[in-house]
Amino acid sequence: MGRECDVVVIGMGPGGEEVAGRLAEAGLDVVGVEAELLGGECPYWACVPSKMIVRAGNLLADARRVPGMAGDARVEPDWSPVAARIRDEATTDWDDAAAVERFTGKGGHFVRARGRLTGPGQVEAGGETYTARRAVVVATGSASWAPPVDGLDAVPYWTNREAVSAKERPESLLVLGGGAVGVELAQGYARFGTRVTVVEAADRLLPPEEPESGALVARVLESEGLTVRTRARAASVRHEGDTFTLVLDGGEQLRADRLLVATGRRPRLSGLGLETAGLDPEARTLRVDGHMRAVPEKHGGLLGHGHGHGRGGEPGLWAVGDVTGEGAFTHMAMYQADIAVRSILGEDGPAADYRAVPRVTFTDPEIGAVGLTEEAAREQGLSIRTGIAEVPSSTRGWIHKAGNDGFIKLVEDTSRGVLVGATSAGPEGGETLYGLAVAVRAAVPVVTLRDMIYAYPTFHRGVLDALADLDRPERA
Ligand SMILES: Cc1cc2nc3c(=O)[nH]c(=O)nc-3n(C[C@H](O)[C@H](O)[C@H](O)COP(=O)(O)OP(=O)(O)OC[C@H]3O[C@@H](n4cnc5c(N)ncnc54)[C@H](O)[C@@H]3O)c2cc1C
Ligand SMILES: NC(=O)c1ccc[n+]([C@@H]2O[C@H](COP(=O)([O-])OP(=O)(O)OC[C@H]3O[C@@H](n4cnc5c(N)ncnc54)[C@H](O)[C@@H]3O)[C@@H](O)[C@H]2O)c1
Repeated sequence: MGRECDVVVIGMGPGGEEVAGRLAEAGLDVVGVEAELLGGECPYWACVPSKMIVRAGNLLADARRVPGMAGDARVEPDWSPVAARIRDEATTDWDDAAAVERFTGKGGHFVRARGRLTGPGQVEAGGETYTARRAVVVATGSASWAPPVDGLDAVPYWTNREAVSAKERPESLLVLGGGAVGVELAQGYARFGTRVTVVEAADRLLPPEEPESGALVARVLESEGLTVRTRARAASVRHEGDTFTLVLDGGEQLRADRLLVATGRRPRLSGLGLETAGLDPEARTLRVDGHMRAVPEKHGGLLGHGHGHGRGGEPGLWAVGDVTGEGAFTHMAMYQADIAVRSILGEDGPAADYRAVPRVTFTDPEIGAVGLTEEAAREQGLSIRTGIAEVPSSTRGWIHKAGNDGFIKLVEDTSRGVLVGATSAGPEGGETLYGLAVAVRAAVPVVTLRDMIYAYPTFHRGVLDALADLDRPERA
């Protein structure tokens, strides 16, 4: 039988930590199992350190914008304060003692080990079997994924982990993958003086976002001296001496001191024993219902036991965060964690609603987006029209001048007269997004959005111009 408890949480990243901490605070006997650091990818190797790099790079960029606007400034970039800040302030040298104390202070029991399901409600970790009376929560997150490029396995390439913990910046860097990880880190390193080339297989950067977003980021990166190669596929890689050589499909060779592979992430599900809970062990994501309860990939009775309601009956299985495949964002893991906590405690509450998922890529300009892109809305068969306004044409954008690239794009479902998607790219694009996220989530009528008063001269006042652009005859 092993040790009995109410809940076992496997994986203590942002999602698992939130679920485990909240349930412990609610008085449940919670065991939190974590193989590496309590807090997961986000604080130690992802969101937080990468945004410290972005913040430092933005300071340098602003200093370079001083001439012609505010006098003169000499900029001497130095990577060492960035590395020190990540080591000392963000990660305490990759030590999670404070996070462990926070969790145990709430009454949780922490186990540092790799956990695996061994049956309904049963988790084996560190040689002990834990039996949950109420729930097991899988929150094992995702790991960086590398494509099958000849030679890649044999070379010491960087993932996000090495890129955010580097003590020194390389002279040159090849970035494979032009998604969020790739472009944020590419711009960050380049602003410190690293010669950066981004290689993206798709026809544009940030492929899931609006084409205007990828085009804008490419234009800005190129204007800052980076090389951007789209529709470029890596065929092979080698590492000789201190140099990486990436050979593209057409035979072209690119060389650099370091290679960052940023080609996406995959949920950490292998070896988790999903089959012992009636789930498909080969599934790429762990599918959940609106209350974060695991549901089987295949129909036909595979489910069996192990998915009870978690109160009074058999223990249930829940999942939150990157493993669910609903969007690899910390805010998604936290949102799902909140729903799972309510569900496990048997409290009423709305089911998950993914119509207005916000995304922010923290390049400069920031690319904020919510809901559907124009293409996704058309694919859903919606009758739509779009409106665009350029940031430099707005009063605030014109005043801002240096570094004012950006636009606001709205996607309206004309049958309902509401926005189903929006992009706000520009200075503070991620902050401007907030009002648009409310509009999409609450289905605020476009006529109401037009009837509002927008403070002058803000960046978000550009929304008014984009709303007016919805009516342009050629867009109707
Ligand atoms: C470079 C980078 C920058 C990012 N920036 C942002 C950003 O700005 N904003 C944003 O919203 N998102 C960002 N993300 C995404 C964000 O980091 C993830 O969405 C988030 O960390 C997911 O949380 P999670 O709890 O699902 O999983 P994770 O953070 O991956 O944590 C899962 C934990 O489970 C543990 N684990 C795995 N298997 C087991 C096992 N069998 N037993 C025990 N423990 C196990 C792992 O060790 C890990 O600690 C970024 C990602 C990267 C790579
Ligand atoms: N600011 C944020 O919120 C933030 C920042 C970073 C990461 N994240 C999250 O982390 C996840 C992972 O980010 P990511 O950027 O690693 O993945 P991604 O899937 O967003 O982008 C990977 C890119 O690599 C390209 N690619 C794939 N194989 C390739 C190949 N062989 N050659 C060249 N290009 C190739 C893809 O076309 C894609 O554009 C994202 O889904 C995102 O949700 C969020």
